[in-house]
Amino acid sequence: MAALNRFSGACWKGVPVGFLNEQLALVSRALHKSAASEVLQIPTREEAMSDRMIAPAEVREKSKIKTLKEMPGPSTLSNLVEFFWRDGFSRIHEIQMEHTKKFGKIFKSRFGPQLVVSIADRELVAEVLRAEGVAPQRANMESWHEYRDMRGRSTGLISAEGEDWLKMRSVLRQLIMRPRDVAVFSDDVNKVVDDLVKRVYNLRAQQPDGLTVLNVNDLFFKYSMEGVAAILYECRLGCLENNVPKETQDYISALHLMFSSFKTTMYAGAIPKWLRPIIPKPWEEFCLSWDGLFRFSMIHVDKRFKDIKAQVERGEKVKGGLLTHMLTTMEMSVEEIYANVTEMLLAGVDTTSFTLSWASYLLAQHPRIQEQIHTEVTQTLGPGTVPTAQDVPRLPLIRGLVKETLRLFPVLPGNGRITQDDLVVGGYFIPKGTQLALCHYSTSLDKQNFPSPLEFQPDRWVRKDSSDRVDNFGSIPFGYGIRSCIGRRIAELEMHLALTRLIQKFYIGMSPLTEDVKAKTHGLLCPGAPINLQFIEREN
Ligand code: HEM
Repeated sequence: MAALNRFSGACWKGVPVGFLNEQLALVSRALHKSAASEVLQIPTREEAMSDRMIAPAEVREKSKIKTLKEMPGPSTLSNLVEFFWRDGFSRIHEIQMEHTKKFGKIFKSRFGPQLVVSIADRELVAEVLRAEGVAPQRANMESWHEYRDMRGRSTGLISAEGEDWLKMRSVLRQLIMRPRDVAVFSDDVNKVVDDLVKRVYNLRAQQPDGLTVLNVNDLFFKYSMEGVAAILYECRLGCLENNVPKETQDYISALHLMFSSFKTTMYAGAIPKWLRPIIPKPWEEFCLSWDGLFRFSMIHVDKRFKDIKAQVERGEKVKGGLLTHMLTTMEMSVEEIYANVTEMLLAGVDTTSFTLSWASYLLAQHPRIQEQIHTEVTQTLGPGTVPTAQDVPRLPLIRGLVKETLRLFPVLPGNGRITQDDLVVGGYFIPKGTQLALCHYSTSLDKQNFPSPLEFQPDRWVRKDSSDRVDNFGSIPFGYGIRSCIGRRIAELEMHLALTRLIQKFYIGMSPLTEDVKAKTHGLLCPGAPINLQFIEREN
C-alpha cells in the first residue's frame, strides 16, 4: 500500500469516515458484479459488514493505520527545556537530527497548543509534496496577516493563501520560474558581479595582509541585495559602494531587525494578543521592521511608476523588466505589487548570501576541489571571458557546487505544510489541518540518500550518463511543486555568475582568523561565526 492516502471526511469514533466509505465502496463494487461474482461467492453487504468478513488485503492493510496518539516523539516538557532552556532555537537543525535518530523518520512534537508532525524520510516527503492540492499552505501566517490588516496592506506570495495566492503565483510564475526567463537579467546581474569583485579588492586592501576579507557574509549580503533589487526594482541601490545611501542603509537595518530578532518575531506570533500590553516589545519590533521593509519597496515601486508615466506622456515606448511588466499589465493591484516585491526581497537576500558564504567556505576548505572547478571554468570559458546565463549549462561543477552547498547547508533546514485533507503518511492517520515539518536537513545528511553524506562532493551532482539520476527528494533546498521557491532561478543566476567570476579571478583560501565554523539556526541556517577568507589573485 502506498504510505500516503487521501481521505475526505471527518473521523468517526477514531476511524476516518472516508476510510469506512472506501471499504463500503469496495464491497459495493463487489456486490454489483455480474454472475461471475456469484460463482466467486462475493459476500452480501450484511456479511461483508459482519465481524466474520475476511477483508481484502488492501482493507486489512488499512486497518493497521495508526493514530497520532501512537506516533512517537519528544514530550512537551522536554521540548520546552530543549528550546527555552538549552537555546534550541539556534540548534533546530541539530534537534531535527537527534529526534530523527531517536524517534524514527516520522515523529510528533508539541509546542504549546501546536502539534507538529515531522517527516524525515525522503519517500514520505515526496509523497506528501506530490499529493498537494492546487493551493498548498505552508504554515500559519496569522501574525503576518494581522500586520497587513492593521496597516491596510496586501499579502504577497509568502503570506497569501488560497485564491489570492493562486492569482499572484500564476502571474509571477510566467515571469521568473524558468532559467530562460531569468537569463534576460544576466547583464544586469553581471554589472553587480563587477561591483562585487571591485569590493573584494577594496576590502582586501584594508587588511594588513592585503588578502583577507573579513566576515564574507557581510559582502555577500550586500551583493545579494543589490542583485535581487537590480531585478525586482530595476535600479541600483549602492549596497556595494563605500558609502551606502541612507535609504538603503535604513532598509538593511529593517531587514536585520526582522532576522536578528528572529526569536522576537517568532514570539510576536506566539504571544497571545492579550499579553501584548505586558510584553509589548516583540510585536512592536515586528511591526517596525515590516514598516521599514514596505516603505523601502514603496519608494522604489512608486519611482518606477512615475518614470513609466513620464515616458508614456512623452510618447516614448516603455521598456523594462519585471517591475515594468507588473506595472504596465496591472495583472496585480499596486498594493499586491508592493507586497510581492517586499516579500521577495525579504526572501531573496539572506538565503542567497548564506549560500554564497558557505560555498566560499567549502571551496577554501577543499583546495583540490576548488582547483577542479577552476579548471572546468577556464577550459570551458577560456581566459578572461565574463560568464553569462548561457554558459551555466556548460559548467556542471559550478552547478554541482551550489547544489552540494545547499545539501550540506540547506538555508531552510525544514519546510512546512498544513495538510488540506485527511492523509495517511507512513502508516499514520493525519487529520486535515495538521502542521507538517519536512525535515530537509536530516534527509540531506542521510547516508541512504547520499553516500558519505558529510563529504563535500560537488561532482556527485554531475550526471555521468542519462540513467544516473542524482536529483532526489533527499535534498530539495528550494522546495518542490506548485508552492516551491519562486525566486529559485534568480538565486541560481546570482550564485552561478558570482561564484564563476570569483573562481576565475581568485584562489579562495582560509584565513588564519577563521576557525571551524558551525552552522546555527537563526530563522535560516547560517554560519555560527564570521567566515574570514583570503582572496588571492590568480595569474590569468
Ligand atoms: C539560495 C537561495 C534560496 C533558497 C534556498 C530558497 C528556498 C526557498 C524555500 C525552501 C521556499 C519554500 C518552498 C516550499 O514551501 O515548497 C521558498 C519560498 C519562496 N522564496 Fe525562496 N529561496 C531562495 C532565494 C529566493 C529568492 C532570490 C527569492 C526572490 C527573488 C525568493 C522568493 C521566494 C518566495 C516569494 C517564496 C514563497 C513562494 C510561495 O509561497 O509561492 N527566494 N524559498
